[in-house]
Amino acid sequence: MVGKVSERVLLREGLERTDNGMKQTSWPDVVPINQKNYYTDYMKRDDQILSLRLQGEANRDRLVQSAKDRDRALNNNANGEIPLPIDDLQGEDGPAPATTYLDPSKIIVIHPGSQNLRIGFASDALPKTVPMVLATRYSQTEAEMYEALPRRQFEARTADQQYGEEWSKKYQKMCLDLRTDMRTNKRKVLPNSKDLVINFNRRTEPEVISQHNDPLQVDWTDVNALENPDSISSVFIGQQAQRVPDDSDPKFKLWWPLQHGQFNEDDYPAKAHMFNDLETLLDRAIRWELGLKRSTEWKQYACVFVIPDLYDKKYVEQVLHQCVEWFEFNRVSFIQESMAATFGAGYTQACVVDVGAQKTSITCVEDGLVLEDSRINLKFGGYDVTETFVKMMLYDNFPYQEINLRRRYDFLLAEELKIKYCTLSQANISVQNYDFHLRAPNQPTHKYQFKCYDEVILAPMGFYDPSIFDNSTKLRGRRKLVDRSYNAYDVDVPDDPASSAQLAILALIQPSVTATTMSFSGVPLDIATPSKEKTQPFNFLSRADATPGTSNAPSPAPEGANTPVPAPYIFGSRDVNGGSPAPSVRNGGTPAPPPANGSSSMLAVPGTDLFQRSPKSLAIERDSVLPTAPLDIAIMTSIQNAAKGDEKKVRELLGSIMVIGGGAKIPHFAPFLEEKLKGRRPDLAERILVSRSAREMDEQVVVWKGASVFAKLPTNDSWITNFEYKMLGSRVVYHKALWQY
Ligand SMILES: Nc1ncnc2c1ncn2[C@@H]1O[C@H](COP(=O)(O)OP(=O)(O)OP(=O)(O)O)[C@@H](O)[C@H]1O
Repeated sequence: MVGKVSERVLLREGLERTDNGMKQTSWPDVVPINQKNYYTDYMKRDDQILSLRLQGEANRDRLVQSAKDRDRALNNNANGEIPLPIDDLQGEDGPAPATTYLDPSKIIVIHPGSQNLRIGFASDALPKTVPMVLATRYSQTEAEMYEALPRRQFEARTADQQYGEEWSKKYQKMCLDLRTDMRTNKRKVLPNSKDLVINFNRRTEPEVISQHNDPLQVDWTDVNALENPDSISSVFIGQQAQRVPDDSDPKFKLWWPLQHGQFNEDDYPAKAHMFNDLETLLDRAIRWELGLKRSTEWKQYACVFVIPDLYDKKYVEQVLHQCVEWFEFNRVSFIQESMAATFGAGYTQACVVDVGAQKTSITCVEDGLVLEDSRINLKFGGYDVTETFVKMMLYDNFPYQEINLRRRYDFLLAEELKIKYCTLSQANISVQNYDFHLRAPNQPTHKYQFKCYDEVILAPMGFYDPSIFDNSTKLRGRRKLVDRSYNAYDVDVPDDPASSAQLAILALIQPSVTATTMSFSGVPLDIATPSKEKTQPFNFLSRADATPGTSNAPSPAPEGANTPVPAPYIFGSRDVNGGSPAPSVRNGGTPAPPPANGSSSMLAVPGTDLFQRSPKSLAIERDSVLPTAPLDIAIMTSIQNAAKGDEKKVRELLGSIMVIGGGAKIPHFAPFLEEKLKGRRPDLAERILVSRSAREMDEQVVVWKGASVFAKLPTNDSWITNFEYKMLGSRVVYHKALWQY
């Protein structure tokens, strides 16, 4: 008898049986292995993983060594000699330290940002802050190469035409809304305040102050002080770079290797150039700021590198490569920003809101671990406030109409004005008369007077209405030089980290994105309900057959409908885009729940084109959406996704919101945010608490401080050694990172 299996084999191979029932071949049938029963422990045991094996061996060696030391000490003592000092002399069953003690003064902690680099030794109380920019010799300056900022039509006759009808309407609406709000809050509002400002500014002429009468002259960088100013390898970094005169001879151009919290692919013509600049910047910072002039010494140092919560894997790999191969640090460890922030502030649980220069990240952290599905990365920050403040002032006839943030001295001036005058306190809004000094290289100082009114509050209020910011070029050049990371085993599946909170934000802007949510591996994952009970694991095919109402999972779209499933845990409504309201958990809508296993889920609606699309095209779609949303909605979304329907956790997280980052240094930032959140959840108003980090600590360095605490932890076993990197390459991060890599 020919078995069923061999019958199938015959049929598959197109072989037919002969009349007498005999096979046409005498080769024995190979019965396939029963997939259910075979077992392998390949790559499942610790001793098969190099980094874990090395760690185990190191621990064993140390135990042996400490036992030897103890014996020696006891022997010596028996002979009446003074015992050797042994730090970790412990009881028989006392835990052995997991790693060797590292001298904090031999650990360099690096936290790069879009605008500032913070760098220092783990033993330092505070880091050195260096603007994250370098100036190199170039044929044109950045002001000559790119259009002026804020973007405007210089030749247009009216202000509305100059700044665009849409933006102008939006700005005027914001002015009216603020006025109404201030009246509601019983604040004095004069009807002609704006006219006062506009008329005064129109008439103002600058006063010229000759150089010898200006005691606060800027110390411009002397490019000829370089050994060889004509060499293209001549470089300035940080403040020195920002103070290279725009009209220097030879000309220099400023380069910012990171923008919006990721590689600045837009400005660079080539990948190698960008990587080189990042390396040069860090190299010079280590030499000049930390005083480690000779690179041969660097081998004795370890490095803790701070990365974003929603990092690009390619970025992490590149940084690791630079640290090991170029700087030759003896070991490297990574920490995510929000985790470092909680270490720095000494919190065990917090919703960390980090408002930087060009990105704002929101992440909930619990017991020192990042809740992955709560991570949100929005592409706006303090820089947008600066630019919008200048734009609003220009609209209101700011007397220095030529201001262009591409020019170095103008950028520094705009930052100064924003830091001095912007506020989020309505109590301080009235017509004010201020002045400023314009100091440009090789020109006399100009003293301007100007009046301002609501611009000082409306610009930072853009955090709650980001469409007022200029978002037009923020995605430009993305993935131009560095492709997304792909799964090592399935080269078509992108595997950069995602989070359901971030996807919810993207879905607010482009609803079809919800349907494109993928897991890291690209495998469809199951979907949990907002409550703790789990539903049936999600399955592509059974999904269409699911009987509506049998689970809390969202019901599938009707056959052929092109309507995507609502995003998981989107807080608030579509009012962000003026569209129809999205379901709100609070309003009792039926939100599509987040995934159960801490990773992102996949929702695809059979019958739609998304059902057939590849993970790659879905990732491309996600990359094409700029993540921006009102800050309060984003925080609520992050917390909802962290809590996964657990109201107790929502309450806890709402009571421990911590704002950090330079962008949050605007006066009254935290109370304003608290009010906004209370408006979103009036039922929990008395539980909501927004705090800054420790009272004495600068919000801009909390993350660095936390990373330096992490560097000193004796139990930190996430160090990647030079040897491991050489053996395993970037795969080693997978075993050494304290988060899902
Ligand atoms: N006192 C202040 N008031 C208002 N804004 C401030 C103040 N000090 C700094 N800033 C703003 O903070 C921003 C820089 O913040 P920070 O150093 O945290 O950014 P970053 O880490 O470089 O950027 P990112 O997080 O976007 O990568 C700038 O926009 C700066 O104008």
